[in-house]
Amino acid sequence: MGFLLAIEGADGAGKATASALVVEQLLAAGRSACVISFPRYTETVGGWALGAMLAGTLPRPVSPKAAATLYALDRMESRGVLMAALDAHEVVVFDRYIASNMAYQAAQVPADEAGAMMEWIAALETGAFALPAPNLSIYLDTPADIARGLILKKRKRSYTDDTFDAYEADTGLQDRVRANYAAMTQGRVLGEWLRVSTVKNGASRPPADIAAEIVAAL
Ligand SMILES: Nc1ncnc2c1ncn2[C@@H]1O[C@H](COP(=O)(O)OP(=O)(O)OP(=O)(O)O)[C@@H](O)[C@H]1O
Ligand SMILES: Cc1cn([C@H]2C[C@H](O)[C@@H](COP(=O)(O)O)O2)c(=O)[nH]c1=O
Repeated sequence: MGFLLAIEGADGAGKATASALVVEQLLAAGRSACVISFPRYTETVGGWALGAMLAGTLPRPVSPKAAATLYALDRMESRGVLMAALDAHEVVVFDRYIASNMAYQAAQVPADEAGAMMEWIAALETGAFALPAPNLSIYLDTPADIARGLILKKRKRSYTDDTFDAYEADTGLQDRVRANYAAMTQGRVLGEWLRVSTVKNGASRPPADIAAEIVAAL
């Protein structure tokens, strides 16, 4: 079974870019690796519903638990693809995984309910849906102003033409998500974590340097 590496962080942190470069550097070193990105907007029923929710063409689910269930459904529908990738490769890089659900949905309940929300999601995904826990999670720590600039650079998405989707537009949510990731990293939630800062002297680090730091940690 391959090594499950989850790349996590707030919107615009640089996860897709880092994930692709980690795989590129592993392949160049003769190791087998691939990326799976969640949500899988065009591959699963859950992913399609989430794209519509983030684009604002479906109402936001009535509760964070309902949203969490859709994100978990997307991964449960993808379980076969995910397990086949782990069987076929030495390293499988997940561009977002279970911790995204915990960070974002716990950011949408009162602070004293956040811990219980995280535990509920972890039990749903790793328990009821039998999804494997990551071997290592990376928290890409990108300051809010820089991440916002990077979101503006993103290519057109499959699910929306808007510059910011519903979660990206909510700056308070993004701040609470960052705080949740910092706490999960500190508390080793779902296993081991490494915090990787994506900025140096106030500017974005070169993407290849960020990826090299992650590869060195494997
Ligand atoms: N270190 C970096 N330096 C400069 N540009 C970057 C860096 N990392 C990412 N970018 C650019 O920023 C944009 C957003 O990056 P990316 O798609 O990797 O973010 P993301 O965290 O996956 O976003 P989201 O989760 O919101 O979809 C892209 O245009 C990418 O090329
Ligand atoms: C996988 C996953 C994602 N989210 C949130 C995080 C983002 O704001 C959106 C979409 O992700 P993308 O990387 O911008 O495509 O959904 C979440 O709340 N729970 C999850 O499991």
